[in-house]
Amino acid sequence: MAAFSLSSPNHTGSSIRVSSIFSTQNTPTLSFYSLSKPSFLFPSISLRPKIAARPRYANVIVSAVKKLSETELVTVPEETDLVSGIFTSDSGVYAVYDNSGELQFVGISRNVAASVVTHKKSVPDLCCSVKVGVVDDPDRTALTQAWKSWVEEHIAATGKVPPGNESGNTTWVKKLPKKKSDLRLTPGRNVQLTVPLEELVDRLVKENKVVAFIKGSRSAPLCGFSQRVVAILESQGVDYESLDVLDEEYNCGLRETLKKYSNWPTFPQIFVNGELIGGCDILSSMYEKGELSALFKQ
Ligand SMILES: N[C@@H](CCC(=O)N[C@@H](CS)C(=O)NCC(=O)O)C(=O)O
Ligand code: FES
Repeated sequence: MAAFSLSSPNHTGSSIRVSSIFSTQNTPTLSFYSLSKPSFLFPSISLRPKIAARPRYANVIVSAVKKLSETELVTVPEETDLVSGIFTSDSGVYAVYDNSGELQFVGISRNVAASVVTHKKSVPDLCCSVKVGVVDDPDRTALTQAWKSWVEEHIAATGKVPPGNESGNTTWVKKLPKKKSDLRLTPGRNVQLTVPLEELVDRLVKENKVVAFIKGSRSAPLCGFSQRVVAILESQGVDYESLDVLDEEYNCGLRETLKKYSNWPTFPQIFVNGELIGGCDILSSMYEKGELSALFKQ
């Protein structure tokens, strides 16, 4: 009897722990697993917009969760800006192969393309090609099942756990850095301001490279459009400031002031170098075309 211990957290911090795999006759099966710390790129499924403002699939990957061995292996481009045009930004299971075709890691993600970008940046030589299984109705159980079936299939075929899924391996799964706090425009609604709110907004967007005005906080956006924008900014690893336009205590009046300041009627609003770039649709489109890293380098 062989015994393995492995874990499969995805890079965003959600973690599936498989405490033991027991095998009789070299065919290990997962005997126990549990989910811990469910922190996906999209923090809550229910908050996603009902009508997605992005294509369901990018160019190449359109697969249900087939067997790992039957899933197409797709090369990861060296230029990470191109990844979002090749891999889906939907939820699913993915398997990462190194440059000699060895399976290194099986993960799950709420945004497969963003996870592939993260891996390509952190371990470029180990992340050369990827198989993706899109999970429809991706609740945690469905994602876990998909992950488990791929890991089990690999273990059954090779007798080995993918190295990145071995317990204690930290190559593939980084602990999420603590999220920055949102900024507040004022010290509180009862404090008399000495400068007009519009001037505070002007200073804020000019003194900070990237500013996102959103509904809700960056750790818990209260609207699908804001949630999408936060997810995109996080996936780019860009340092940005965020303000909650619904916070009537510390950002009282911001919602209406900003509409006039930017001449833009909706939220989210993203400013780069003091200029309004646009809202969710524009940022999503730039993300899908791979235009964001150039924008943030300016
Ligand atoms: N197409 C817009 C979608 C954003 C949107 O429609 N926002 C609405 C609902 S959250 C909004 O901010 N309405 C004005 C308001 O709530 O003050 C975009 O690309 O950002
Ligand atoms: S769509 Fe309702 S708050 Fe954004």
